[in-house]
Amino acid sequence: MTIRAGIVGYGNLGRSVEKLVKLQPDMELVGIFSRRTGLDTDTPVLPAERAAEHAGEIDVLFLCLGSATDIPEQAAGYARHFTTVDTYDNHQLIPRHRAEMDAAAREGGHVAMISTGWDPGLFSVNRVLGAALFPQPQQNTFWGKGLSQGHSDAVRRVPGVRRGVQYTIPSEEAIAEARAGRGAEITGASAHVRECYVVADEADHAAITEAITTMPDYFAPYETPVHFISEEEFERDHQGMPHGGHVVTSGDLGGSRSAVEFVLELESNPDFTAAAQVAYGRAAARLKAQGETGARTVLEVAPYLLSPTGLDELIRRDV
Ligand SMILES: NC(=O)C1=CN([C@@H]2O[C@H](COP(=O)(O)OP(=O)(O)OC[C@H]3O[C@@H](n4cnc5c(N)ncnc54)[C@H](OP(=O)(O)O)[C@@H]3O)[C@@H](O)[C@H]2O)C=CC1
Ligand SMILES: N[C@@H](CCCC(=O)C(=O)O)C(=O)O
Repeated sequence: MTIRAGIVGYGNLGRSVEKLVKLQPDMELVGIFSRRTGLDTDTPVLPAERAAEHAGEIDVLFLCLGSATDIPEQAAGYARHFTTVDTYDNHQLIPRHRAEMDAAAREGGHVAMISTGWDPGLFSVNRVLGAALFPQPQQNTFWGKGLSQGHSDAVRRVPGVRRGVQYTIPSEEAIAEARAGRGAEITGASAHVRECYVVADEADHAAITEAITTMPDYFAPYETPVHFISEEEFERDHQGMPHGGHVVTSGDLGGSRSAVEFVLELESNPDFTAAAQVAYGRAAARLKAQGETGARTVLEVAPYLLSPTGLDELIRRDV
């Protein structure tokens, strides 16, 4: 089956999904829905407000919108008309997002694959897998050093911010402690700094700093230095988007100690996030074709559904 794909939102993630859908053996890209016109792409661009008119032409719709405000405002609307796959990354609010997407997808008879990508996404799977192996697991997650697209999107949504990025910087000491099984006291906020670079008018600097550093879910209670820089400095120094991280799990197994670590080193955060989103898009289209409906997290999807290779070949080759 050829999966007919659509994209909503043409930012960093949307551009990477476009590139990767075109490299899949079993997908074709129908179009990109955007709130803007005049995008620099050869793919047909269609107005986002008229997306529902194209519901019959698309098997899976990749929601490449920002998590800070776009997804909470718009995702359920798309799930009523399409099988969707998103990368929603506000961890605290994922249960609420799941409930809203489940209701919308069931109303329309579709599947909504939620919170794919790498964290949430592949890291979530590895946290559950790692912890399930130990009676008393010790587990820590570290990000970076790298550019968090979700936190950068949240910074850009603050009034007055013209351009903005956020780098997540982990404590190497904390990573070493976690690897040694001494991570019990380490929290996300104690083990990371969130460094922001912003372009804005000077008159807005104080209000922007206050809005960023007190933002729930994204920044409070992290140490969050906010640096104001010129447009030229931003262009010169903040164009790359590398990232990565570790999920470290260890514990005692009745007298012996074992450790499991899942590591990502990403030259491009959006390319890798798109790779995970596209693979889960394949799974979403297959589940929908099997007659399933409702929201699914990455924990609920069998790995073979992500692969373009058939199950018999995967069992012969990889099991
Ligand atoms: N789960 C995970 O592991 C990960 C999740 N993510 C998620 O991906 C989300 C999207 O990130 P990212 O693509 O970097 O965000 P962007 O800011 O690049 O894009 C977000 C939206 O903003 C609009 N937009 C993009 N560029 C412009 C522009 N120049 N002017 C006006 N509007 C613009 C686009 O919508 P439109 O075309 O309609 O204007 C786009 O969909 C993040 O919020 C994050 O939550 C990212 C990485 C990892
Ligand atoms: N959701 C993140 C990916 C995980 C990294 C992270 O959460 C962080 O850097 O804080 C992103 O948007 O880039």
